[in-house]
Amino acid sequence: MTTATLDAAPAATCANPHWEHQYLDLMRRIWTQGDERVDRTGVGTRSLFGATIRFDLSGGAMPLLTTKRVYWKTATRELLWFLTGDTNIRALCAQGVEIWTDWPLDRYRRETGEAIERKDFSARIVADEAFAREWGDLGPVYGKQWVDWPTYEPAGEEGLFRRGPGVNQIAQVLESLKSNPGSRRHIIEGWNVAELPAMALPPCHKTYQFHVSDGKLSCLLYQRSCDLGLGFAFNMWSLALLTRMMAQQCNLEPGEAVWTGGDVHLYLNHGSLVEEQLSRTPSGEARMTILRRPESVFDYRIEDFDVSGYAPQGHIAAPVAV
Ligand SMILES: Nc1nc(=O)c2c([nH]1)NC[C@@H]1CN(c3ccc(C(=O)N[C@@H](CCC(=O)O)C(=O)O)cc3)CN21
Ligand SMILES: O=c1ccn([C@H]2C[C@H](O)[C@@H](COP(=O)(O)O)O2)c(=O)[nH]1
Repeated sequence: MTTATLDAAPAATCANPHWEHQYLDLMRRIWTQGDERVDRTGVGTRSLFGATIRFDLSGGAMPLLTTKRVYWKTATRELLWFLTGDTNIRALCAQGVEIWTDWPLDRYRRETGEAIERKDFSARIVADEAFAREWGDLGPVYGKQWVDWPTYEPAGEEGLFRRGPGVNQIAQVLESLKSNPGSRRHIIEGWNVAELPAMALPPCHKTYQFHVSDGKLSCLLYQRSCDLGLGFAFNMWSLALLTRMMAQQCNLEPGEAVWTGGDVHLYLNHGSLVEEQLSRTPSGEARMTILRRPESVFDYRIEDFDVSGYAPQGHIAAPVAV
């Protein structure tokens, strides 16, 4: 192959397309060519297997969709909640974040037969600690696995075990990024096989791998299952946010956020969102400044993040499949 061939830009790409075209192209491809199937929720999806979206984080840029308004503070509160290790929705509901409420609510309705409204359920979770303990926990989901992955050690007699100290994967990866940046083992894993049955939902954004090159920190997320109409916007934001926080904590510049999806799908009841979003043109670029450098990765607060230049088109509501 000649140098000229290697240097040639791929056909049909303009010099510097907006990153969001990767998302819109994927959305169009799934909606027009995806395999239509019945899914766990009964809603039905069109689905495609295997996709990648890349985003350059340099200069403070953040992957916030502009073809609909994305509530990045909600997604940020969720990420900060994961980092506390909490798995009870109470702290989220207390901040007005209801993105996880439907799963405990569904269990409550099934087990009690009570036709309680979501807002009343959420209010009770906040007001009543004992109620929250009984009904608000999602099981050992992301937060638990990230900062307190359970271990067991032999206890005396053969066959008996006791709990060992939990593994804080976030702290361990930060340590390995600092002490051994070239490692290929900077991984945060949510897929704890033994504990899957106890989780309200098995993790979707299950594996984060970090990579240091040329003083920059990149992160690749493998998401086994992606609701492209709703979840993706949050998952892509949180991937970038976590990368920025980790980079700040180990004095590296942010590199790239690489998102990979396994089963990437659109729910059949998201047709009007898909049509509306595909009719819009991406514009502008959100940037984020982290206003302070907290002592540790576990000390960030919502006020630490300032987003500028975000002028999205209107929010598009869509139902969530439970
Ligand atoms: N079907 C499905 N899609 C998901 O994206 C998803 C799940 N289930 N289950 C677990 C979590 C919960 N997540 C959710 C749930 C709801 C929204 C949602 O309703 N988003 C709206 C409003 C956000 C807000 O209230 O601030 C949106 O327009 O983005 C987003 C992510 C992501 N996950
Ligand atoms: O962060 C998340 C969490 C969940 N999702 C979506 C992906 C699927 O539509 C459902 C999960 O259902 P499974 O049957 O367990 O795959 O939630 C997401 O996109 N992002």
